[in-house]
Amino acid sequence: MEIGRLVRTQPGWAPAAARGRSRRPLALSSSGRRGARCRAMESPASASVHAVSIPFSDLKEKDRDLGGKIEEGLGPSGLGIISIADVPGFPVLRKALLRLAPKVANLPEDVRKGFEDPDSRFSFGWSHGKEKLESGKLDTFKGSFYANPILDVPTTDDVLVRRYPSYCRPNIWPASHLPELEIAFKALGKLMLEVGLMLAYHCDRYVMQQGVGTYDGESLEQTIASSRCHKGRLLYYYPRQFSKQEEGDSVSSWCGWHTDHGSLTGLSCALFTKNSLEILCPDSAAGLYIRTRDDKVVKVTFEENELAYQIGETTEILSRGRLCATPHCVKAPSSENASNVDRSTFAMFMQPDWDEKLKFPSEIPYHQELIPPNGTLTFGEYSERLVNKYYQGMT
Ligand SMILES: O=C(O)CCC(=O)C(=O)O
Ligand SMILES: [Fe+2]
Repeated sequence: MEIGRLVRTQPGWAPAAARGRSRRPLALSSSGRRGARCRAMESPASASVHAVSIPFSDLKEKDRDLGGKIEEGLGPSGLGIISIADVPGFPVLRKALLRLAPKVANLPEDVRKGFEDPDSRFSFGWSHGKEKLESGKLDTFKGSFYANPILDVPTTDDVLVRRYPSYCRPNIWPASHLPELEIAFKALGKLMLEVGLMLAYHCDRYVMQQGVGTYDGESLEQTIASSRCHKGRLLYYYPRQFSKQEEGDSVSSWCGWHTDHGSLTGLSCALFTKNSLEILCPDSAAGLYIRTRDDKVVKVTFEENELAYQIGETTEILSRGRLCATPHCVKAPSSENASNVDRSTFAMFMQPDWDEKLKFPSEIPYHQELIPPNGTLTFGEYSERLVNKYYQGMT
């Protein structure tokens, strides 16, 4: 479970059981054009749009004005996703980790059970069948392995561990069954954080240019840099057998609609395999979809050498809407030859520290009722309120 996965179907970070709420499922639109800026390529079945891309060589230049690209990718009328191309070392680290996803998922059940952590609401180690789908059924379509790639033991303070178990409990690694997982997971997670920090620097510049003024609290870059709460999620989507599955043709058939909850999410391009062989996905309509600001559902693409980033709700709130969170979901392949096709990917949820004081503006688009009159909560308190809000809403 993770709190980024609380609000909609499964925003990236909330109790697994809390991931049952969904936004209204959206019809696939064939008119995904969002103006020339989004380079939309339409097909009768779906609109496919390439993420706005920034070369890594530009991103690392602090003096380079990337405001236009940030706006196009993450601003109020942007596509909602941005990719960073040609990050040194990324393709090798991506493959090294994604190739382990089927291996974790196919460990014997009793072994996988040993890596579960119910006390963190399955926010560390192995998690399968704990989240709810839009339909209300438990999600057995994918399994996840969660860990904090930066800190094995975020704190030794027992009070904190009990208060914020989904952030503060220690990592669990399958050291004797799959020792390479820890190394590959930490390497990719750290790289995604480093590149995420560079992107956050340029996002902060863009927000300041928009006249928000100096931040009341920490900037996005500082927020992420000082956090002990980051969470990596290695995802394995099991092959779908369409004849028996109602959700087979829905655009959210593999992962329901949601918005990530934290600050910034890094995503790798997914790896598909069929009978253990790496393949190009046989169904071009399968993959990551987003709902654009003008309510179109489009398939979004980025390349194997690109690292993609999406804004989380907390950043949307704190930037007063200058950077926007993006509803997204994943469609399973549904063509005849898609049987036995699985999908592995990695998400890195960067989120504020549990101790980070967030000053919420008086008008916010999400969870207004959780914010006290003085507008200030720590991220830990805010997350707790979100979880409670969800559980009180449950029957
Ligand atoms: O599988 C993907 O590409 C996206 C996963 C995702 O959105 C999430 O874990 O929050
Ligand atoms: Fe997500």
